[in-house]
Amino acid sequence: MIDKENKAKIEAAVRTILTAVGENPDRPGLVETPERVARMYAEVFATKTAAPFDNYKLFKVDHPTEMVLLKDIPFYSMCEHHLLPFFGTVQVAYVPQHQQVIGLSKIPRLIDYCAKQPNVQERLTVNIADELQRILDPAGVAVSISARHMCMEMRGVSKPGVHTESSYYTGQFKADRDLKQEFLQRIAN
Ligand SMILES: Nc1nc2c(ncn2[C@@H]2O[C@H](COP(=O)(O)OP(=O)(O)OP(=O)(O)O)[C@@H](O)[C@H]2O)c(=O)[nH]1
Ligand SMILES: [Zn+2]
Repeated sequence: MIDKENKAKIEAAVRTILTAVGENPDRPGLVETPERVARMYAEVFATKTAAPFDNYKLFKVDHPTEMVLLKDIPFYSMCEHHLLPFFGTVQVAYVPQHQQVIGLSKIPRLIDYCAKQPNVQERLTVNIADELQRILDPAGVAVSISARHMCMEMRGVSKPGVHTESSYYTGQFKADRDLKQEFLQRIAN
């Protein structure tokens, strides 16, 4: 939650930007914009002011499977260099140990938690893996992200449609080439 005082600061900053780019912040179409942008930032940067998300349901299972894989989880984040969106999909796999698995919905929740702050894609990739490793202590985690960066598409180098791919592996995924290969094969299909 961004408190009232900080919302007012965002509103004042947005008014300043609008004026600086030659707009009239008091014209009807813009008069509510600073307040809207403050609410929008409170949403997309929620993690910076929220308590750490820790409602991760862990379950004991008698015979855990090998790899658990969640494919094509959508995410949206903001690049920390331009404050423009980058977005795409995340592939997350882990190999259970201690006969322990995590509530499935908690993985997209964990991704959202990691995404809702100014980011670079590589750090987001590592953060998701490290958080899952910390919470669940699995035998290994694999995270792969494919994303489009608006700062490369709508401005600057102006290259629409480029997909940036990043990945990070821990534990068995790092040590066992066959396991990593299986992950790569399964996310390719
Ligand atoms: N590695 C990485 N770079 C990113 C990410 N998001 C944006 N960038 C890059 O951050 C760099 C910032 O470069 P600067 O030269 O400081 O900024 P700039 O003048 O706006 O650069 P251009 O985008 O090339 O116009 C650019 O190359 C962006 O493409 C990301 O998630 N990961
Ligand atoms: Zn950027």
